[in-house]
Amino acid sequence: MNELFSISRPRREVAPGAVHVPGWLSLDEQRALVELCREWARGPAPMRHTVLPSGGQMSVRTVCLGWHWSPYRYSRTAVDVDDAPVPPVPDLLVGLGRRAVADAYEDAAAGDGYTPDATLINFYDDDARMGMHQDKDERVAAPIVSLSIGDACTFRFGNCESRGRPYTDVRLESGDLFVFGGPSRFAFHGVPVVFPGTGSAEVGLTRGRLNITLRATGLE
Ligand SMILES: O=C(O)CCC(=O)C(=O)O
Ligand SMILES: [Fe+2]
Repeated sequence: MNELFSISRPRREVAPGAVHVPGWLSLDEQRALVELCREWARGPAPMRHTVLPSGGQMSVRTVCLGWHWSPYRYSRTAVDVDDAPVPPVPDLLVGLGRRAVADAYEDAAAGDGYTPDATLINFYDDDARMGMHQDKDERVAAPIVSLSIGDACTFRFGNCESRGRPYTDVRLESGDLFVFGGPSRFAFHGVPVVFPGTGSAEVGLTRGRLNITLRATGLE
């Protein structure tokens, strides 16, 4: 935990089961994750703009581990990229996910019971956004763990009924953790804006925002 950040930006429950923990990743952890994401982005199954059923493409670029997500299902190979098998979720990320859930909910047992088997790594350049959506292609309701590195963004966290209000806009900065589960697991959420140039080159990213999302799919 980065003490400076935790003093100025306290842990906050944004909605029941939705917790923002500022400055959760150390600088060293952020640097190491940036390096790993660079490797994963190269492929097999390299990072790409996901094409939606409408024919449009997402502005974010994504690479997956464990299970490959394409609209709107999971597969073991990157069916809409090069059909390469998706690398497994490394133990390092499983461990981080467990620690994240334990810290966010201040509940060690909740952390122990968490085994993410899919990771989405999203890269946002200056103009990238993510529209309001639910993460609902999973068969279990285990929490979603989201880590942010690089440029800050507005993370819009809404309700489970619709894309619209009420929602809360949370500024996510480099190193921040956001976990949503329980009554908030199926809340609509999105990233309406990224703030270019707000990240620190110290993490190894000269520009853009990296988001690492861990999920448990319940698939076999
Ligand atoms: O970039 C983020 O913070 C959110 C990513 C997200 O919602 C997703 O990948 O489903
Ligand atoms: Fe999402």
